[in-house]
Amino acid sequence: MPQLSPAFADVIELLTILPDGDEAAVAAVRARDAQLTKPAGSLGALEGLVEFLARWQGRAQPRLDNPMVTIFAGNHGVTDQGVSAFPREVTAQMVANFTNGGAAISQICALHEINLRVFELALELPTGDITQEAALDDKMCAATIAYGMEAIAGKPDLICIGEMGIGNTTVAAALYAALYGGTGADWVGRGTGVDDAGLARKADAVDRALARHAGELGHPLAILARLGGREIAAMLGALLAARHQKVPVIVDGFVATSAAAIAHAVNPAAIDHCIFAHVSAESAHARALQAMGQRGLLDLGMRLGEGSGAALAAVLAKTALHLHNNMATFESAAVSGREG
Ligand SMILES: O=C(O)c1ccc[n+]([C@@H]2O[C@H](COP(=O)([O-])O)[C@@H](O)[C@H]2O)c1
Ligand SMILES: Cc1cc2nc[nH]c2cc1C
Repeated sequence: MPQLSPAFADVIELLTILPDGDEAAVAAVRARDAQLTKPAGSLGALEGLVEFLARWQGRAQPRLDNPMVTIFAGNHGVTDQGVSAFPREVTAQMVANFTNGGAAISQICALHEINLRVFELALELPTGDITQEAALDDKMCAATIAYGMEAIAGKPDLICIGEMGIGNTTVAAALYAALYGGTGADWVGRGTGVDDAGLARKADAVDRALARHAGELGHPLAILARLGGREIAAMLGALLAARHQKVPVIVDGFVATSAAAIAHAVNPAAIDHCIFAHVSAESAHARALQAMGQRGLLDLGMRLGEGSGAALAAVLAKTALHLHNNMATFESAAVSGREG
């Protein structure tokens, strides 16, 4: 196995020496939950969401005063291979749409009072075409991971990790194939809506990228640099910074999950503070989640990206916390408890 570049030493440390969740905070949440006017367990996954917030915020009374969606945007040289239904310039155009309020994510966030921050990553400088060369050199990859850590500035109490980048479902497919095995055809899907010929070009591009970089894919971070993208590296940084600053994470769809997959491949415990918002309609997403022993919270047939699935999961988390904080107890409402 080739040696991992020393450029990644700090990232490896952040992936390895990890704070644990706060089990006393979880116990406090469970004790209150047991008193609320409902049969135990009847709010299902909503109860788990409140425990998740408590565990990773380290608070017996978790808060969602400042939830945040972050969108990392990057461009990809592999679009030269005809792998997307849309042209590369759409990435920058959609970034403008996010800030101008016209995108789906803008409206989800506006409706539900969730902050939205967009991180534009050198859109005029697409990464290398992975069928021909490395996406990023190791130092640039490490620097982009570090930049992604900016996401937790402003102290969000929950961060949703999303992305925008024409061509990035091909890049994510290449990452999964390198991490978990299989061929391009096993991991590609229709992304923004490619036809059958486009789907075949995607599978072929992944296979050629794997062959081009064979022998240099011995470490998950080397895989990220060779086959990844700026937004995926930055999402990894955001995810890591969140863990170290007690910010729970909701990961969006097929592409955002690939950043978590890199972390998980280095150290499975590094994603313990993450939940996966949904199962994307991108066909291999379910398989990628399964490879990490994870499940998506929702299954809405969505395949938009831009943090949209994660934002909807955050809406559920807000609802779950509101119930936890505001429902009556059996005692306060004079409701009789369970028999026996
Ligand atoms: O994350 C997902 O589940 C997902 C599934 C399909 C498409 N996307 C979005 O679509 C873009 C990539 O699609 P493509 O076809 O250009 O590779 C990118 O901006 C992603 O946010 C995202
Ligand atoms: C219009 C459009 C919006 C998107 N949002 C995330 N990825 C996208 C891709 C396209 C093409």
